[in-house]
Amino acid sequence: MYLTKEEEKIYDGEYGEVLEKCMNLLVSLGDIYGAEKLIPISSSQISGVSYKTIGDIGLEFLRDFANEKVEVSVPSTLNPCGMDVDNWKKLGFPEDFAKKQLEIIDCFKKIGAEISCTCTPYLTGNLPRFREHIAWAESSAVSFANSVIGAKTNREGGPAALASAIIGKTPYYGYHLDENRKATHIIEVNIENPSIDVYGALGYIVGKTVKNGIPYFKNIKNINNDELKALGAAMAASSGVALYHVENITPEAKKAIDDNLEKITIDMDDIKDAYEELNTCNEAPDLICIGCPHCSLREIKEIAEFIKKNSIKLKCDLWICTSLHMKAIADRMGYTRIIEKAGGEIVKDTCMVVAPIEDMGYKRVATNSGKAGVYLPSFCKSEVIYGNIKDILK
Ligand SMILES: C/C(=C\C(=O)O)CCOP(=O)(O)O
Ligand code: SF4
Repeated sequence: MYLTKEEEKIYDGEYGEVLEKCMNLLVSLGDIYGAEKLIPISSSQISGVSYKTIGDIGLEFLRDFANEKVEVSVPSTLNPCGMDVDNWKKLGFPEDFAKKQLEIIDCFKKIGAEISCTCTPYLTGNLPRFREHIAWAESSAVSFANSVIGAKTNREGGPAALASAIIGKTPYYGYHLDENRKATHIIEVNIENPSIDVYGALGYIVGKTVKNGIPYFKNIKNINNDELKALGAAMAASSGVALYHVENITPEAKKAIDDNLEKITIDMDDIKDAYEELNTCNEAPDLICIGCPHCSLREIKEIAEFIKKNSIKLKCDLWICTSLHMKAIADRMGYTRIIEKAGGEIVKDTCMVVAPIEDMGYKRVATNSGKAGVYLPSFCKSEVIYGNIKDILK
């Protein structure tokens, strides 16, 4: 791979061990994937923040970075961690987990990453522009950035996103190249009354069908950003899909399509099959968990209004996972009060999948997220009740 003189100096360790390690990682990735060079990025989104996923080895690695006083060189935001950074005690997160989790957050703060802790950074200030090169890690955020915004990122791992945040560059391969952004399959969609959970089920099936391909959806109309985020997240969970196009909706759709692509039709029978696969349990949930990816303000508003209109009193715990930013507005709008009065909580900073929910006694989780439906059984050993938020809350 071609390196500039400055990049070579970093690679040779002239600017210290941490930068050398980061450059080595990016060059190795570039060599594996045949990148000709490194390119500058405008932002990074760093995953691997939960103590549940990175453990003591990850914490030790981050301590080294923080002690070396290196800093990120581009705007860099953090993925969710395993708990609400401020409100963990009240929510019942274990003390020993919290201690380690707070130290991880502190390490990231020391290296200058914005400790926003959300998988929807595009709703909270880390908003790339069309065609900008970025290095993002969380798979739903990657999918949204590539597909809905038209920015360009590979599906980075946590260490590569961190290395890119520090160096400010990423290897030029994969989805950074226009020729790799063309559709591989046409998906003709015939579905009725689509909602977040229907799009989650659609994403789940399409992911399983196209695997690492790039689906081009036809016949999807009036889809909103929350539904696009649910669709992309579920596809990224059931497969390696990091980019999709929707006819007349996403910015690169027009240029992404060629003749002779394989055509697949998805109708309501396929969606019903997906619900059956995602549902692993007939019993009542002990936790309702919404916000995978993190809820937008509109999603929180809809839940609060539904709870109020139907005078709902919850029979089990409810976590609505979101960012600090959305929670602050929800507080001001009075949504938080309505949700808390019904017995629920708005939980900031937290990824339900990498939270220690199994250690907190939760066994059966109800969700409207296709992505959570895929991950909860393996990450948290949960049984899953998959469905529409209104049916789940009633
Ligand atoms: C499965 C997760 C993210 C993804 O799909 O990219 C959960 C969060 O992962 P971390 O590596 O702990 O950020
Ligand atoms: S909440 Fe869901 S979308 Fe967000 S980081 Fe966790 S698994 Fe990914």
